[in-house]
This record gives sequence, structure tokens and C-alpha cells, in this order.
Amino acid sequence: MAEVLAPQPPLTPSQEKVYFHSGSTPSYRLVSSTTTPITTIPTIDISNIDSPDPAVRLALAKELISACSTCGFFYLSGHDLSQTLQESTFETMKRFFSLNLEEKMDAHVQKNPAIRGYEPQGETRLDPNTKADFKESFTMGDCPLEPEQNYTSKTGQQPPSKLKRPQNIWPSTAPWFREGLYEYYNAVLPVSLKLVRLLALGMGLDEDSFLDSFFNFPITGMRPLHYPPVAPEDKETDSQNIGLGAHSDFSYLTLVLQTPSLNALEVLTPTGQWISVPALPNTLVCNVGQYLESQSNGRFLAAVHRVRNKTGEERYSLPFFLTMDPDANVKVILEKGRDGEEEKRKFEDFNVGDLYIKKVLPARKKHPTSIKYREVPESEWTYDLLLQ
Ligand SMILES: O=C(O)CCC(=O)C(=O)O
Ligand SMILES: [Fe+2]
Repeated sequence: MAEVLAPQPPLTPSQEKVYFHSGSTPSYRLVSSTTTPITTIPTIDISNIDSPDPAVRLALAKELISACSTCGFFYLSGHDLSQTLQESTFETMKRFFSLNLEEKMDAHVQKNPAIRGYEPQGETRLDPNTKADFKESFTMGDCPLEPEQNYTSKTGQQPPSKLKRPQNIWPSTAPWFREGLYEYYNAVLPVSLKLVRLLALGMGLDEDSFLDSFFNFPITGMRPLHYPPVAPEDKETDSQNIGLGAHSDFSYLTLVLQTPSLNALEVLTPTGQWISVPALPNTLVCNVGQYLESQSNGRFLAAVHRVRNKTGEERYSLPFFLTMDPDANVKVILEKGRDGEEEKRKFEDFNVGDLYIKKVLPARKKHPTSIKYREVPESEWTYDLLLQ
């Protein structure tokens, strides 16, 4: 990855560090035990996001910029995802995860060259210092060949001829699963794109500039997750029993729907404290991903987070990961200070697809696609490896 962040200062004995999964290379952030100035994440109400009054939109944009630069996480309220849709989506997830293992394994991730599909409990371990992740999950994402995604009406083009088969894999005994997920996917994608407009505005650019340049048919991912409750045996093994290990998201923006009222998601603040991010009714939890962090030259933070479900109840969540068009070439935005001088560059300009493949293959080392290209030098990997 083309990251040129200065090396971390050496740790003193009193400092604990947290490993987090960021893709190819091991990454660490400091954990501090001093009192944190951030104890909760802000809420942004976007009910007025389509206001014809530019001043209203600009005020919202500023709130968003502030949230992204303070801790990189925020609650989103006033989105237009109906309560009925949210409830039916949870029902769809619950019904899928309660299928027997064989039916779920019918869509196992290993059967899909694009590295999407079902992953049973314990199949991933984002943090090598913990036990395997206790969650089970299913991943689907952008695909020009699936009619639900309306590729031609979105892009004015026919699907690329190099695409021979759909990139998603679906369980054959559960057509309702695909249907239910697409209903949510097609509702949440426009919400995420509205946030992209707001980001451009907040960064002093034309509202449509990012959308027009980088989000014509972006890489997306949607991952229903099921976290059975973890019962920590004792305090010592507490931090080992993890639903999903510490990581930062490999996306531009992530929008998460989570089981209302449960408290399991934890975020590492910039000052190094874990804070809890409980599910608030009718909100999505949103966060900055690594692409936005890079584009903003680190001004916005791809915060480290993890999930530990110690509630004794089943938890379901549904992250929607918005990335950018795979062929987009993104220039890092360097701010000018009061003195007119450009800030110091911390990240390099990047090609979205190139960066994506360099993160995705190492993150799933045992997957047949990763094994196939293990001997090929990383510099020769291209996004098209996933499109076979
Ligand atoms: O389950 C959650 O609330 C968060 C999931 C998450 O962080 C992820 O899938 O990247
Ligand atoms: Fe995440």
C-alpha cells in the first residue's frame, strides 16, 4: 500500500498497543489508560440533506467533516430507511443464519473466485492475538451482471464483456435471502452516495465532484453478520473472546445497521481508549474507511474497531461498505494552511482497483484465488484477478 505515514514513536513500558487488521501489513495503535476526551460518537441527522437551501446542506457538511476528523465514527439518523425495511432485513438475516450449515456452505466463500459468500464461525481471525472470530458472515457486493443492480441504467453501458459470470454466490435453497438483501442494498447505496456529496461539499468542492469522478459503479460490499453471544470464562480470557477482531475498514465509508439496543461494538479513539458504541434505535453507525482516510491525507480517521458480544443475546449486524470505482485514480487532497502552504503529504495518490487487490488477497490467504496468485509478484496483481 502506498502509505507513507511517519513511523510510530517507540512504546514505553507503560503503553499497551493494539494490533489491528488493515490488510496486508501488521498495524498497531496505542491504547492509553488515561481519561479520554471522547466518550461517545456524535449523531448527524440528515433529514435535511436534500434541502434546496445550500446553507442547510453546508451546515450538515461541516458536521460530517467534524465527525470524520474527530474520531471517524458517527451515528446517522434521519436516513430514509424505513422501520419496516430494517425489521424485514433483520428477519432475513436471522432466517439465513438459522439454516443448517450445509445449506449455508452451499454458498461458501471458497467456491467463489471473487471471495464473496458464506464464512462459518471461526473461519477468520482478524487479530492474531485472540481466538478466531466468533461471528459467521455472508458477503455480497457490486456485480454488473446481477439485474438487481441496474448496471446499464446507472452507467449507460452494457456490462463489461470480460465478465463471464456473476461475482456473487447465493445459497440455492434460499432465494428469499437474495431478495431480502437486495431490498436493503438498493436502499442503503443511495444513502451512502448522499454522504459522498456532503463530503465533497464539506471539503470545499463542488457537491457532485466525487460522485462524478469516482462513484459511477463503485466497488461495494454488504456483509450480514451473526454474533452468537460469547461468554468469557474469566477476566483473563475476556480480550481473547472476540466476535470480530480489531481492524480498520477497507472501504471509503461504512454504514452499519445493528440489532437495536445491544452493546457490542467498540471503537478505539484517537487518544487510544476503547469506547462502546451501543446501537441507538433507527440509526446507522457510520465510519471512515481507509480509502477516505488516504484521500483526505489522514485528516479523516479510519478508526480501529472490534466487536465483542457479551450481552448473552444473539446479535446481527449489516455493514454496507462503499468503496470507489475500481478504475478510479484518486489524488490525495492536500489542504492549504493560513500561510498558503500546502500541508505535508502523508499518503500517496492511488488507483482504487490496485489498492483493493493488494488488500483483499492477503486478507484471505487460504482462498483459492489467493493461492492461485501466491507465486505472482504483488506488483503484477490487478483488480481483474477477481473478475474471472
Ligand atoms: O458488526 C458490527 O457492528 C461491525 C462489523 C464490522 O466492523 C465490519 O464488518 O467491518
Ligand atoms: Fe469494520
